[in-house]
Amino acid sequence: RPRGWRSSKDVAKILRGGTSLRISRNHELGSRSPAEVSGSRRAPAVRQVIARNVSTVSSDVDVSNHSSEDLESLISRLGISREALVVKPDRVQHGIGLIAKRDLRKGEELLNVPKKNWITIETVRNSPIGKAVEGQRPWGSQLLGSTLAFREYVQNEFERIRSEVLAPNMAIFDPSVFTFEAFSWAFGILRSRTFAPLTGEDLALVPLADFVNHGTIENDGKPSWELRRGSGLFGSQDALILKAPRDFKAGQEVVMDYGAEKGNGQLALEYGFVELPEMDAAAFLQSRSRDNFSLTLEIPEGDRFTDDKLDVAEINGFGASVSFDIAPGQGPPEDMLTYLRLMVLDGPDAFLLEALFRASVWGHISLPVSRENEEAVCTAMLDGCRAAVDGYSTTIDEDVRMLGAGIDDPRLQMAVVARLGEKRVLRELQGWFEAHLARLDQLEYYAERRLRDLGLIDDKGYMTPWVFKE
Ligand SMILES: C[S@@+](CC[C@H](N)C(=O)[O-])C[C@H]1O[C@@H](n2cnc3c(N)ncnc32)[C@H](O)[C@@H]1O
Repeated sequence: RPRGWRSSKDVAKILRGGTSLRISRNHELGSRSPAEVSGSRRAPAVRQVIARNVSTVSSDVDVSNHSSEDLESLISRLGISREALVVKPDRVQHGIGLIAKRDLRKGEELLNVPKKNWITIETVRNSPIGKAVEGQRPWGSQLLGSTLAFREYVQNEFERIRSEVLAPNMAIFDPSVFTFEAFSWAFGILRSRTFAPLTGEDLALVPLADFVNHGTIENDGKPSWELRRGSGLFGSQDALILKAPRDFKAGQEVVMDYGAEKGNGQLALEYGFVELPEMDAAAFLQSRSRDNFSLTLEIPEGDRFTDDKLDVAEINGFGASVSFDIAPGQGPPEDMLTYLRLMVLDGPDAFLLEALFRASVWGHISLPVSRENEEAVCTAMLDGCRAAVDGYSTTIDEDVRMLGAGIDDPRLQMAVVARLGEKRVLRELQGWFEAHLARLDQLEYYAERRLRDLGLIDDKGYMTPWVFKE
């Protein structure tokens, strides 16, 4: 359910984000890319946050019509020697995956797919549809904020493409083939099969490499793929290299972590699955590493300091609204606390918004400003957390029971796993701010810090006696 958060002071508007589900006030995501929207300074304030609906976009790959001959012919068309490959694409539980042909050591090179085999923007430009799509921006690099914004964006993009590209070129784009359904499918496929750094202008689909499925890997968090730049000499060209993120035994499926930082909501949105470790239900309920909540904070409008606050936020690289990803076990990110302090800055503390402090205020408010300010931060967050938790149609316990009993519908299962993760993070965040509220008396605030900086107070908090030198 859409739900706005208001603090008791009516200054903090904390919009419930879930998997960062949000649309702009005027529903004007329109033809602007979500990246432009979320990245723009003073973007239209985010007014509405739409309920999580992780199942509306699926990027499931339809592999029903892939035969092993198809895979063989793909490899030979790529001009890759089958014998030289240490992994081979084959059917696995989640569509197609890469199977180790022999024992593989961590760090070993698995695939080297040279650029000539990628499907890049250049490939499209040089194809028969190149002329028709000239000037179109690539998709895939934008981190789309929400499933509904995602769908709205895809719909708007399709409408734009239909009028700019499809309708004027019906001879190339048969309307019975280039439908909205086909476009949505292609969009989902592109999103789920393209990885940094091959995004944005460098967007590329890399055959074979895009068969690798996701699995959790305990490693240093480094991606298992890298771009190797060719020198251009003697035909040496860029290649995408896939490396084994750990050891694999012959016959095992090689998997890679699509992003240790990605929560289940993001995995669902981008790839159409959530992580359900193959362990018993109790262990799964204990494991919280893919829990995630994306919280959108907004500088309140109509506050007498709105303009100054926006200015401060902007100077420090933030907009009128900012989303913070909250992961379990880490408490609120520091920048989030700073932004919150700025949002609720009021009363005698507002002197920090004077032009004189413009360059230094962010540093000052990165630490507690005053008891009143810190309390307002806590109250706003606690109100917001409670409202958000109350806004779900089920409780944490109910979700846990549902999962324990087993859910047959994979989409429902995905939605329940994602929403349970969100609620657990919210509950933890609530606990953090409750504890913070209880320790307000022990914090050091701006005024004391200033005195210390001026040498007027010592480390134990005593006023330094005047020392007269002879
Ligand atoms: C880069 S492709 C991987 C190859 C894909 N399995 C295929 O058949 O072509 C990413 C897609 O594979 C599927 N996938 C990858 N890892 C998965 C996992 N751990 N659980 C469920 N589906 C997964 C999802 O549909 C995802 O969008």
